[in-house]
Amino acid sequence: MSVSKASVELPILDISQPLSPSSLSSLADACKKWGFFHIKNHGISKEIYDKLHSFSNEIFSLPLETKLKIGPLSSLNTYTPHFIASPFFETLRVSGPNFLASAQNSAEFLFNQKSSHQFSEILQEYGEKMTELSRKIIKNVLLSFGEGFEKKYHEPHFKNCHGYLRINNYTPPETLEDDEEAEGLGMHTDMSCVTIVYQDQTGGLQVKSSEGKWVDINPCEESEALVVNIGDLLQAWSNDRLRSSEHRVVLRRPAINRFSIAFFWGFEDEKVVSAPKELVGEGGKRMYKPFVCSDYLKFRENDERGKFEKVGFTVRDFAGKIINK
Ligand SMILES: O=C(O)CCC(=O)C(=O)O
Ligand SMILES: [Fe+2]
Repeated sequence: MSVSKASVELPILDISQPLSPSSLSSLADACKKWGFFHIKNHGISKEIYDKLHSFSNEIFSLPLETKLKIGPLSSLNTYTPHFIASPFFETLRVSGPNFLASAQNSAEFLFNQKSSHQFSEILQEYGEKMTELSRKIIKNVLLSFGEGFEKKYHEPHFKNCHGYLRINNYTPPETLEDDEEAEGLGMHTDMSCVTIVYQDQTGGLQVKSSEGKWVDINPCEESEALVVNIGDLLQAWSNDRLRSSEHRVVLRRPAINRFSIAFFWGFEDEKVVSAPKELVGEGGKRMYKPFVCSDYLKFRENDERGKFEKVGFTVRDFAGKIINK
């Protein structure tokens, strides 16, 4: 694959404060056009990311046989090795709402007791903060549709949302030429309502524009901003007012490991996803048949490949009324 470099300017929203009307309108524009934006002043310190990064290095450099103790063939199934999502990608899953217990279950196989405890505590704190941030984000997204709208729909529709996170390690092939890229994670949309991503300074996250071009989402160094993107569940719930964009990760020279953490926050399994009437509009068209959240998640699950999600299928393939593929 040869390198094509263009990058997108996304708004960076200060999530520590109520958003001004002009910030809400740039949020709405970004969600419609890209389905991506940045948040700053999110309350997670550089030290936390440094610690998580060093735990990640420690975990992923363990012998494969150790990692496979929590791999797809074990009952825990929190580790996904290389060659499932891509040859260059491996990941560890930590599930909420009890992030401490979930991290601890994996950590017991990976670390000595002391590190194991520290790892789980940091993930507990991180998972809780991400959950809180997701709530703030959805609140602002709903506010961008109008204050009355937020009041009416925030509590009843989003109160049972929950999240999980994935610590990702990308190992590029050493044979990469200067003008070459490898696909670290193939094109996909997220199944969440919102996803919050920390990417290290390596870069490589790309979003597909509505014209079908891949553009880079560069890490913002100075403000340590996090990337937020809209997932399929929110695209369907919003009747396509919000875009769940296709994105991927590419790896370039220098061939160094890339570290990221993605937090996925979405509806409870039994939730029926159906757009509120205000978003369909009078005489407007419903873009999706109402569906049960877990049915969509099952549709995306790939049994043959270690139950990692299928890449390349979206909520339009599942419940869309318009055939566009
Ligand atoms: O690693 C990244 O920057 C993004 C990962 C991602 O898109 C995902 O895990 O769904
Ligand atoms: Fe993603």
